[in-house]
Amino acid sequence: EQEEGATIVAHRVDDQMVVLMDPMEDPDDILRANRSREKTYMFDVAFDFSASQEEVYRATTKGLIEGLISGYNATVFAYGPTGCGKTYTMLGTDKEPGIYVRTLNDLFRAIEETSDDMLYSVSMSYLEIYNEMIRDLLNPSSGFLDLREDSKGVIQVAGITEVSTINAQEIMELLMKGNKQRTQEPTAANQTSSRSHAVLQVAVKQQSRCRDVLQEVRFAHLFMIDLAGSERAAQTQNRGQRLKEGAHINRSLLALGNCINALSDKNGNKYVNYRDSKLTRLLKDSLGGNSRTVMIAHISPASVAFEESRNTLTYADRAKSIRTRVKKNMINVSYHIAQYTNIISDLRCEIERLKKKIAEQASRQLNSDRADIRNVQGKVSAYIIFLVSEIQSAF
Ligand SMILES: Nc1ncnc2c1ncn2[C@@H]1O[C@H](COP(=O)(O)OP(=O)(O)OP(=O)(O)O)[C@@H](O)[C@H]1O
Repeated sequence: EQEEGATIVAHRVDDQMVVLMDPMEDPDDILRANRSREKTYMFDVAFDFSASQEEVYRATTKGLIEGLISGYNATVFAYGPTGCGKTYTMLGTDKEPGIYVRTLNDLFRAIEETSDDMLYSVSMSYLEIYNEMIRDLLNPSSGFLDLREDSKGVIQVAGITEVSTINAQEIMELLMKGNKQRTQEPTAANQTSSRSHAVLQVAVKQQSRCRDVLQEVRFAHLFMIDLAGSERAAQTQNRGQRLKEGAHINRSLLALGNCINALSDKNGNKYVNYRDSKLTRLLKDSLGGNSRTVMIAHISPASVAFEESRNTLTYADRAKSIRTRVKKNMINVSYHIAQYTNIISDLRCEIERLKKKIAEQASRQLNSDRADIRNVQGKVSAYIIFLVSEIQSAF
């Protein structure tokens, strides 16, 4: 978290810039005379149009990398209406790369710096959620994928391509290739509008190079998400397919908004329905669980975007109060040994129980066989007596 607070003021005046970075900025502006609709928001940090990609990356994401290689999950997601710069912030351009590239470069640099002592494995997957269906952007021909929950309640994407590499260049090529597969169409508000939510997941496993049986294995994942535009269909003059998409995109974003509302409820009484959409199921841990999470809200300062900007700022304001509980994800080998020792001891007990059961059954069978023999013996004796008496009566 930034120590310094940043303030954003949104007020409505037709065809003007209606967002100010600081309430003290331009206090004598007569256009601000009517302040009835003015609202002030406070965030950890705020950027105006002059901010560089590096500045945004440093203030939002760079600080998560150290935690990531020590076993702490992290999430960064870009939220806001169409055309406000989400893809620019996350992916960027060749000349001005965004958070994806900068994070991966710094992650691999951090790995290289500690690789004499530590052994790492890094894997990456890249997917999109489009119309509530999941597509593997690294292997689009694999069709739609399902979400599954493992025995520990962790959500997995069944059959997703996971690429293992610590070569930043290789990952970037994959990312660019994957991005070309992303569902993108022009809307009235953005010529190259991303119509899907794109999720880049990087999983990092770290362990010491020394072969100590008590060594720890740390693992963590980083989600970097470029959401589809949170705009209302009417505002972008969407029709037909775009309108249908809007409903699906908004289903995920509505569910995200509902989760943010429930998680930020001061009394903590609201039920958090993660199951309402693919996006919220996937982001369950990032929103209310074990993750350090950064939300980057994007807004337009133009008066025409007043409502959307205000909605975005309201969500960001609520999201700010959500508290997650981060814990280091680690296991050590002695823990595994203890687990297997317990399993072996349970199996030994089971073998003893079965042996006893077999012995009991054998003894029961023996007694029943003896009774049968006695029974047959009785019948044979009775028959002999009968025969003897028959023979005697014949003579
Ligand atoms: N800070 C910036 N500096 C320069 N250009 C920018 C900046 N932010 C956005 N742009 C440009 O504005 C246009 C729209 O931005 P972008 O595609 O990132 O919006 P978006 O929020 O991802 O929209 P959508 O939800 O429709 O995908 C792009 O051409 C992008 O390059």
